[in-house]
Amino acid sequence: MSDVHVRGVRYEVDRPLLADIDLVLRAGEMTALSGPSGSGKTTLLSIVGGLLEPTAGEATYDGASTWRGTGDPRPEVAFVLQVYGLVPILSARENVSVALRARGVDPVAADEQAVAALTRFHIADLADRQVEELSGGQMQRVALARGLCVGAGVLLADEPTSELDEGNRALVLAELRREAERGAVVVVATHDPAVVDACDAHHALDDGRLVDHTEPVHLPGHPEPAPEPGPPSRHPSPAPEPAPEPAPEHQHEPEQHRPEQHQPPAPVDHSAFRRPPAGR
Ligand SMILES: Nc1ncnc2c1ncn2[C@@H]1O[C@H](COP(=O)(O)OP(=O)(O)OP(=O)(O)O)[C@@H](O)[C@H]1O
Repeated sequence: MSDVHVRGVRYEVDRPLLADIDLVLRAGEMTALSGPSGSGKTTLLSIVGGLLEPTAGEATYDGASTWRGTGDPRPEVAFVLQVYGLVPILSARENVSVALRARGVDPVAADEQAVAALTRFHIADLADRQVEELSGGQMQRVALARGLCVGAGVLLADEPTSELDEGNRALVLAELRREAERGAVVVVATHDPAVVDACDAHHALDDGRLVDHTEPVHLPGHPEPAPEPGPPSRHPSPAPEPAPEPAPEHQHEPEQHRPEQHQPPAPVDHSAFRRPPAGR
């Protein structure tokens, strides 16, 4: 298990987009990266994953820079992109299978593993549907299946729950937790306070800089941290949420980019997604 170290990272295009970024993204943990739109979350994930070369500083994983000089990520890195990056005319299974074949898995095994990955996100029944026929939330889960199926050491997810209803968000958080528990560095860029709350660590960006550097996350069995004086937090406590049982997918009408918003509200215990205390 190796952490990701981000040291002195600055990134400029025609102006500074990131400055003075120093942080450690720990293996075995889920780390939230929050901040307003345009604050630099995607840019930072891209540097951490080796898609962008920082103007100054570096991100390292396992002792080596994540930037390989080409813009291609290292094989240990997997992304779940905000725009999904799926091939619309391929099936859900093929989109996942391609990622496995690219890592040397033979085609038959890749297809089997792809269906298993889709099953993790309760969309195995959509395996043979062309991605362009799927709803936004279904596409997002195909992208998650593709990102999580390869057993990456560093998993970088950009707004992975933006299109999901509450039940599927809970499912995705549980699957991201599984990735952390097998030792991966899991980083989630998000606007969703419930996702932040489910993470072990939290870094907030504002205008390309880290602010409130790391907020403690309340762990089960520990007292709630005292509220900080001053202006209200940008991450208010989440409202009561629905149960984590996602609805099975049996719809057969094509749905185009509709957020999944059809679950009735019910309480969710977010402690289920958190890492259990040591010794458990
Ligand atoms: N290639 C680029 N050239 C110039 N500016 C860019 C480029 N890519 C991103 N930016 C700018 O960098 C800033 C940070 O963008 P970024 O996508 O990292 O923000 P974000 O926090 O991920 O936003 P969102 O929550 O909306 O996804 C924005 O002001 C954006 O306009």
